[in-house]
Amino acid sequence: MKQKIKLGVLAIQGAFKEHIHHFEKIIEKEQYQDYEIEVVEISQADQLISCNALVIPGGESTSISITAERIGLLEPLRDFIRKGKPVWGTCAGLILLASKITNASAGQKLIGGLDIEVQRNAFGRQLNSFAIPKVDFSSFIPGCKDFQHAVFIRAPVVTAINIFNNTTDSFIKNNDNNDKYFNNQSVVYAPSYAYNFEEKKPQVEILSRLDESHKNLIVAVRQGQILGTAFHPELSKDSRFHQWFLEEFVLKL
Ligand SMILES: NC(=O)CC[C@H](N)C(=O)O
Repeated sequence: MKQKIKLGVLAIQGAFKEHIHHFEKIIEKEQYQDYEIEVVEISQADQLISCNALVIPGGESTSISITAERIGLLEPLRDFIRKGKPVWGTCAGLILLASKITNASAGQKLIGGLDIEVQRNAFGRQLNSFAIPKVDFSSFIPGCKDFQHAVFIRAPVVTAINIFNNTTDSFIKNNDNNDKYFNNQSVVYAPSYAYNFEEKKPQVEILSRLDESHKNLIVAVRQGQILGTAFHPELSKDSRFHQWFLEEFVLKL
């Protein structure tokens, strides 16, 4: 009997089709023939309950959260996190998974789950979007030395990690106060039950930073079953990030 896996992609707004496209390509591979993997769009709470894992795409975190709340999906998303199921957020998805954000919009809500602080739109406006042609992710994705491309569109960055670990408030040292990256202080928090539910919660691991010309800013983190990337692997042709998420998070259940 094949093992059934249902992988949901939150389909309220943003680049959900692009994520689905990557996963659909990957699951055709010979090596996954022992599994019956279904990739599904999630836009209602009842569709989420049966999922084994979830991806939250890039897009607009304010619209996604306001719509999710209006259609009764925000609490089910928090429940999904509480159950410890694998979740990956890209760009807007990373913002939604943060415990605290700065440069927030009015009415914006968070799902929470990652004990991190995130600065929205950390590089400025749409015009300041950029792509890095080859990125070395081989420290966590075996053999992936030349991921093409890492796309940053009005991207966030991670400005602090393990922020709710009450003993060490371990801020990452990358901000002098006049810095253009860190100037707007409108702050939103995820509700506390999103991160207090489990005593032995793993620490946040930093997976990837930008180079010195971008102040070594943190752009990928993992905390147990939750993965967050400030860039959009869904907008690149390279499927290795998706394949890694599938293998390392979803199929290891
Ligand atoms: N490309 C993106 O996902 C951008 C995220 C966007 N700046 C937000 O706050 O939601």
